[in-house]
Amino acid sequence: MKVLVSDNLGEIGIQMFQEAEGIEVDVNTGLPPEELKAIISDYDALVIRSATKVTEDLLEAATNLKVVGRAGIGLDNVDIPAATKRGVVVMNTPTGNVVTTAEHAIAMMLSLSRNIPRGTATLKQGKWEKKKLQGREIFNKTLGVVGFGKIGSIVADRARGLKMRVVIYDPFVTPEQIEKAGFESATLADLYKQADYITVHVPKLKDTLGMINQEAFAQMKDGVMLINCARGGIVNEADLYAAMKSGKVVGAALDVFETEPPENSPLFEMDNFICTPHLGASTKEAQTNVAVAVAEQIIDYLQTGTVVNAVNVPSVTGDLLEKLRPYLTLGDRMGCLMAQLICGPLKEIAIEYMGDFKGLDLSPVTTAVLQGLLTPMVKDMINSVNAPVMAKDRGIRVTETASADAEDYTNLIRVRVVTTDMSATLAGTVFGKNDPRIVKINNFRLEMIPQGHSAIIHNQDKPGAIGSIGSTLGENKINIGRMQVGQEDEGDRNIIFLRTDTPIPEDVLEKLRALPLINTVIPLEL
Ligand SMILES: NC(=O)c1ccc[n+]([C@@H]2O[C@H](COP(=O)([O-])OP(=O)(O)OC[C@H]3O[C@@H](n4cnc5c(N)ncnc54)[C@H](O)[C@@H]3O)[C@@H](O)[C@H]2O)c1
Ligand SMILES: O=C(O)[C@H](O)COP(=O)(O)O
Repeated sequence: MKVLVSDNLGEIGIQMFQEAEGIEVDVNTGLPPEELKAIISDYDALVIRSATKVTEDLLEAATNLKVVGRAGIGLDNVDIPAATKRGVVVMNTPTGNVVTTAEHAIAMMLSLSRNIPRGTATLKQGKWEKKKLQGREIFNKTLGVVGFGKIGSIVADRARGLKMRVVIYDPFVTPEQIEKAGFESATLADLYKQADYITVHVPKLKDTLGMINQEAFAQMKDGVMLINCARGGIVNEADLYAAMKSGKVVGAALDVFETEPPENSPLFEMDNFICTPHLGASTKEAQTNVAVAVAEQIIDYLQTGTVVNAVNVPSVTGDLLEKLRPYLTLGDRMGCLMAQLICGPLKEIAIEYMGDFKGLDLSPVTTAVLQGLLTPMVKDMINSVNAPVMAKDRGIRVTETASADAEDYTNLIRVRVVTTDMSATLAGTVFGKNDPRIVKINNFRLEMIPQGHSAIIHNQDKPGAIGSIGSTLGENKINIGRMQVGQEDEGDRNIIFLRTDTPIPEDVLEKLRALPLINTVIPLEL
């Protein structure tokens, strides 16, 4: 497996890749997009920070890519839908740099309040601007925190330690949660009205892009100071410039910009504007944390399939994977068997989890069923990441339900598929700890190990039918490992399940189909 590190990564992460069994790592940072595109097909994994742009165009060329690992949080430089479509797992390291970034926001607030950057610059120019650079205390001032996630909540906590009053706006966190954490919850309008300092800690989304704009500034207190250590574009830079010019905003600190690096920003002319070149996460500690985390996650994924912190597929940690593995195998085999039993374009797939699954998150099992079912249609284009998207793209309705009753079993997975021509149902369970079994095909009860060569035969329930099958296979040196016979609910038809030691060749299948009492023969390979 080959890993490409295309942005600066803490040395420890590179060492971890070098020491990992079966993994080779190349470090090639700062490549122009065309050069990256030319080499990307050699790699199974790509490690990035915020500089590399993982576009649809790059992903198209990345024919072997299995995983993109972001050493950090923000993924706005990755086209996640395009990665999902191509079956590429996208992971980030959501916690490694949150303290560092929160500290940067606090540092910005104090630097703004006490004119530290300007004091440094003017003193170095030989000026002693003591009077001009009088600052203000943050003690007893109100800090408005927009976004009460991982970073916003740490900023709020640190500000509390600095004896500030903290008001929070986050439409996705209940006022009760905010109050339980010891802060005041506010509407955005109230936060704007009350805050002496405003700091934003929201992701860059459709709703947050440009949210701090002319209209927002108009609602703010005169003399407010603004900090953005989240993402460029959340603050409209032209509107900020105007608000600073008018005196509404008396200080602003940006770590992130609409375009990075920013070119000839008018904000640079303002004495009360301070900035850093996207340094929020740049401490030794944070870079060690995210490098270790991304290396661990990618190595684990490439070596064992364990998925942690992926944004486009459910996390399946090693522990959970162990518990889920027999169900994942069963789901995949049920999908694969179903694909061989049906005909006509798929319309609906209903998966029912019946009985006790000990609280396991079964969504990866649903994905495994889809993967098994769709593989014959799309071959190796499909994997556990893009299977749900592929089903959706094909207009297939997928439903998942749970019920308490598992008939005679502890638990049972039932898959019902409707095509334009027919419908079929399978049920499966896990015997003991690790033995997947198909226990029902439509109404036919059986006990089938979903592996190897087998066949389903429909025949007329008359003497001689079973004997004729046995002798035809025997004459052609095909050994029957297991045979189960059942009666269909209606009519005089039998259904026979056969397991054979070797595949049944096409000419023998034809001989079986030609037998007088045989209706259909469906060979199955699992
Ligand atoms: N400057 C840096 O170097 C740096 C470093 C790390 C993270 N970041 C950025 O910081 C931001 C926050 O990161 P995090 O880890 O705390 O994210 P998070 O997902 O833990 O928290 C984001 C919070 O924003 C809230 N939110 C979403 N839409 C909102 C809206 N319209 N108004 C108010 N709140 C809203 C969410 O409910 C959530 O609680 C992200 O943009 C991330 O990319 C920047
Ligand atoms: O989202 C993040 O983690 C930060 O913006 C850090 O970005 P960086 O890794 O490019 O410093």
